[in-house]
Amino acid sequence: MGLAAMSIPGLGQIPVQAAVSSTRTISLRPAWEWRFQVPAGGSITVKVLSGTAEKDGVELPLRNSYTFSGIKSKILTWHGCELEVDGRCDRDSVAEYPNPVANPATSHINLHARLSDMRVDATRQRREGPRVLVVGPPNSGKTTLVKTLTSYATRQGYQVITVNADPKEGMLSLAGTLSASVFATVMDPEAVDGWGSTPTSGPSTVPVKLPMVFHYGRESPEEDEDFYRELVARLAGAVSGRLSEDEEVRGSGVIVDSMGISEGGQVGMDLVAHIVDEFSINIVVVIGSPKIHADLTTRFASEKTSLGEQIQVVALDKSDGVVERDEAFLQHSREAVIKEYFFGDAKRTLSPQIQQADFDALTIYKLADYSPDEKHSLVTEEPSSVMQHWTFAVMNASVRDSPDVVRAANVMGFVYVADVDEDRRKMKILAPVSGRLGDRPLVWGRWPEPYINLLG
Ligand SMILES: Nc1ncnc2c1ncn2[C@@H]1O[C@H](COP(=O)(O)OP(=O)(O)OP(=O)(O)O)[C@@H](O)[C@H]1O
Repeated sequence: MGLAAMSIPGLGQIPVQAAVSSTRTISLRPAWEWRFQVPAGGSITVKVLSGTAEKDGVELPLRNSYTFSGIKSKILTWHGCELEVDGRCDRDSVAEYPNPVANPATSHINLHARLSDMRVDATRQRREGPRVLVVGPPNSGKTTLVKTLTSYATRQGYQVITVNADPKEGMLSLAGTLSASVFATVMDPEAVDGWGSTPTSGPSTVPVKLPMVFHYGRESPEEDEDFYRELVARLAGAVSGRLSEDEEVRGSGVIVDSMGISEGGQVGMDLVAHIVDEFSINIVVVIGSPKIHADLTTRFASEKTSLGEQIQVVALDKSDGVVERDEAFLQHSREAVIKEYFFGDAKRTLSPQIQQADFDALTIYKLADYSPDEKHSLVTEEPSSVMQHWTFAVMNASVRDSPDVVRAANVMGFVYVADVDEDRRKMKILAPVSGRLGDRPLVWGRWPEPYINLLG
């Protein structure tokens, strides 16, 4: 229900909350979707009354109540359904299609079916299942497709490794990182990042996925191409180790989400080629760009993966449901992920620890300024009040390791700088668990800048 407008002489239009209940029922025919946007401050609850429904591939069982906040998304049905929605959306609409094929989501199902066949063969022959990379321009629905394919695989009992190679948005981790995780159980449709809880500690209703995380500390891969390439290689190494040690994972394969690239952009294309190379990608899915599809088809025509397979380049249409998310919205989403990391959510409350640390007890590095001509890595940083409200990565390295080793190490977790007292040379630091902060090097990234006081 929207806001009703009431006119009072002399006072102009005054919005009043509609007095009637805001609960409503939405009926969807097969392959229709309900598209909705809920602002960061608001929330809605959704229940499936009958039929089947899914959110980014995750099935929503009948009569379960799901709460969504700060979200732009859709609920899709393959067999038709009735939804009960309670609460106010910024915007919502039903996308009707004359037949299922008219919805681009049908091509997601078809792609999944192909991947499934490949997994069956691979599992039988104990080889690697498909390694899929999803690329396309910004805002084309890449992450949505990766979530959907991951979820469909999980629903069939496969254990795929899903990789996020787009630092702009975290997967089971904070923004500015690259990560990979085996998805063996259902994803949490209510999770603030749409994947699941960012693992810290504590009990959880949906099993927590334990990702392998690397800290890039910038928004775009192009800002420090060499470092990005290095981390992609490290991530690929970790993934390949997992594939070789676990037969089920090996047969299920890998799905990689990537950053938005522009048509004709050389650096973006080269970075895509690097990801293809490192992860031995044999299926590149291009959403919403015939030009990128044509360019990549040419580029990979004569190349083979490290396993000697051809690299197939597949084109998919972009759904007209994909929406832009402005900077304020994305900021809110990042903030929600950081909050959830330290404090948990409605289903699982966490108790982070505040610790006082002496400046001298901490080893803090900052990502050096990027310069293409110089060797650049980490520089030691003396604690100062400029660090207030930043989140630092706690590296799985020793304080005696060289800066090059530290910055390419995987991330153990994150801490938050609550307060800096320069006079007393002390820092108040929020950590998800207790433990000595001085034992590990901390890395201060360049992005995302802090804009909230977590304890305020
Ligand atoms: N069919 C749809 N109906 C409504 N919303 C959708 C639909 N498909 C995707 N969205 C929403 O559109 C937004 C952008 O989609 P998505 O994140 O998948 O794009 P992307 O290409 O990965 O973006 P980026 O380039 O920023 O990484 C998300 O909020 C997503 O939930």
